[in-house]
Amino acid sequence: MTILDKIMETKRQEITAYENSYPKTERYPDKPKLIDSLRKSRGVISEIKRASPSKGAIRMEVDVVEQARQYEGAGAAAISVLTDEQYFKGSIEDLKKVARAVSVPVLCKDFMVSEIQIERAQAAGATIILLIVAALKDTELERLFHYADSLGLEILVEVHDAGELEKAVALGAQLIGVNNRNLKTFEVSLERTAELAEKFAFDSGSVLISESGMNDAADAHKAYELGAQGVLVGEALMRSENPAAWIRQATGQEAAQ
Ligand SMILES: O=C(O)c1ccccc1NCC(=O)[C@H](O)[C@H](O)COP(=O)(O)O
Repeated sequence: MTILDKIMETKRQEITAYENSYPKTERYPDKPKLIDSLRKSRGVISEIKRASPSKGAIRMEVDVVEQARQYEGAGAAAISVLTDEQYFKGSIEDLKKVARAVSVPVLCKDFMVSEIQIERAQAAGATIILLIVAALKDTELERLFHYADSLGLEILVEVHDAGELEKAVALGAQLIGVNNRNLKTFEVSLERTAELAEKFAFDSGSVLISESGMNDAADAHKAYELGAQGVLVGEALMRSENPAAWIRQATGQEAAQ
């Protein structure tokens, strides 16, 4: 059983507890669409990541509001918040705090298996949700994609290979993320972005986002040169003493060190 299988099994058990367990009334600051900003300029989707299955604890005691404000101040295109509790030590509370504090798009980074999770993410202030092609049956992927779309959410569709990319394109996904991390071995390589960028229809209006394994701004620049319009960065920003400078260097606002 892979780590992704284990995570998905946990999610399918967890969601039964969500029914009617979250308030739906809270208002959050309005947020623009990520697709619009990435079509105009390259950007960093900057992640709040306390821990991970591949690395264990990263920064458990982070002040998520302070971290998110640093990201936003440096020009992050969006903020990703890991909300999974068991494997990533995140929470829906983290998402709410961030969504209240910032005016950039906010991604609920979790492993979606049902409509109720999508509603819960939106109720907690997310404007973007993640759907992982490898984690869902085709029918589930289609159903959840169209449901999230009907709620006005943006959807980041994550792929790992050419077959999954075809599925994302067939769905009409505008935000397509290539995960550089092999979720079976945890090996990380920008080669995945390179491979799939060769097959990506850049004139389609969809944007390619390179996810995972960026160690420094130079890696982000490599991903942009391959055709990515966005990069999704977690651990490097969480471990950085100056995440704002990291983002400014990745977006060319500041010279890289
Ligand atoms: O990060 C992990 O170990 C992991 C393991 C299994 C499934 C997903 C995982 N990560 C989720 C992510 O997509 C990353 O947090 C995100 O792309 C940022 O990656 P990084 O910059 O390498 O922290």
